[in-house]
Amino acid sequence: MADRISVIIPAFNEEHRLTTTLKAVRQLPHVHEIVVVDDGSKDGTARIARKHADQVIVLPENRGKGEALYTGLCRAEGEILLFLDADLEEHAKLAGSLLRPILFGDADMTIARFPSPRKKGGFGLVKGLARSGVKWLTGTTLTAALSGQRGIRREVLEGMERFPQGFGVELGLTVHALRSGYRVHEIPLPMHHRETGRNWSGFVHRGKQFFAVLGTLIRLWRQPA
Ligand SMILES: O=c1ccn([C@@H]2O[C@H](COP(=O)(O)OP(=O)(O)O)[C@@H](O)[C@H]2O)c(=O)[nH]1
Ligand SMILES: O=C(O)[C@@H](COP(=O)(O)O)O[C@H]1O[C@H](CO)[C@@H](O)[C@H](O)[C@H]1O
Repeated sequence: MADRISVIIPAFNEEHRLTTTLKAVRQLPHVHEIVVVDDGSKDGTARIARKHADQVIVLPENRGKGEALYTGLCRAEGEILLFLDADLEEHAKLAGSLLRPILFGDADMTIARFPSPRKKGGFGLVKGLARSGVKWLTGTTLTAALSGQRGIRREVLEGMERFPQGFGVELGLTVHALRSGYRVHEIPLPMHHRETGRNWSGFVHRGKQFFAVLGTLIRLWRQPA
């Protein structure tokens, strides 16, 4: 039997973008199911997800991206997982390129590398920290160490002692996969997502990411492979 593909989308207050994202995901070939995890949203995210997804899990409160993905992973049936953010809108239809290397047996984890952001955001601190962390912990150079758009063979995640939390999730998954000897490929894709600007909410968002990434790095450093 061919491997089944489960798309898992964590969503926190995403009512404005989720419909377009889910319609684009529906256009991907060979998808077995679309699983949306509503991470304690206060808006109409769950209602929209129920209209367009195959499984919708609603968390009673906001638990962070890592926990949302882990919840989806526990409920998804597929042997191949496609993690996508809810804010990709029509760009989600490009995600088939993340699946092909896995389906053809060339990679165990694929990571989408986006082009440069369209507007000025942060100063590259969070991305830089994640990249240096991956290099330091695994010796591998990656550009898009934080990107949330990933194809993953389920077996890669099965040996994890603890699923990484919050916005440290991508870093944790990447380091685990590389330390375990899995093949991780970056795929350049002309995708864009909602970009945070050089304003207060943008700095708060990136500040949260910075501390999540730093916390994950410290935990991974203390817990060598
Ligand atoms: O507490 C949270 C924060 C974010 N997200 C989801 O995680 C993805 C990435 O979050 P966001 O777009 O805010 O991060 P960015 O990509 O801008 O760094 C999106 O689908 C969010 O809805 C989530 O499920 N729980
Ligand atoms: O792609 C990235 O490196 C960062 C920041 O992207 P932008 O500077 O906002 O385009 O965004 C991600 O980081 C999060 C983790 O901190 C992930 O959860 C998101 O999926 C991802 O888009």
